[in-house]
Amino acid sequence: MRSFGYAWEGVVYAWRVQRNFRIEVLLGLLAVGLSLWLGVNLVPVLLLTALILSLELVNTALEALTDLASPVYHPLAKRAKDTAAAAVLLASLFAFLAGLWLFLPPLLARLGLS
Ligand SMILES: Nc1ncnc2c1ncn2[C@@H]1O[C@H](COP(=O)(O)OP(=O)(O)OP(=O)(O)O)[C@@H](O)[C@H]1O
Repeated sequence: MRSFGYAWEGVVYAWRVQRNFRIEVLLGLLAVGLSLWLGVNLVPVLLLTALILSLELVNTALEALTDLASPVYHPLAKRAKDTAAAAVLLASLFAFLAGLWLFLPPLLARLGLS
């Protein structure tokens, strides 16, 4: 229970300081709502949402560690932060493509456009 509490503190911290994390939580909820509405398989939506939120949490942790290790500018600190941010970006791009693939056909059908 104590470990769970510490992990939850991490989630609360990311929610408080990371605007991107808040946006990703809201987009994840939107995707879940959309898949329920359109009758799309919920499993890939939940997995992709979990992937992006988890990567954002790891990115937040790496940012904190980088700031601790290198409070002043250092090229390696830049590499660490940029690469961790790239992980979130890549996952988000692929999730966006998967979302188009999953949602577009049933959405167009629901709106009577196909
Ligand atoms: N100590 C540092 N040394 C070198 N470059 C840094 C350092 N700190 C930040 N940077 C550069 O500035 C960019 C922005 O860093 P910052 O800490 O503001 O994170 P961020 O990417 O804006 O994340 P977020 O907005 O999600 O907190 C980094 O991606 C990196 O390129």
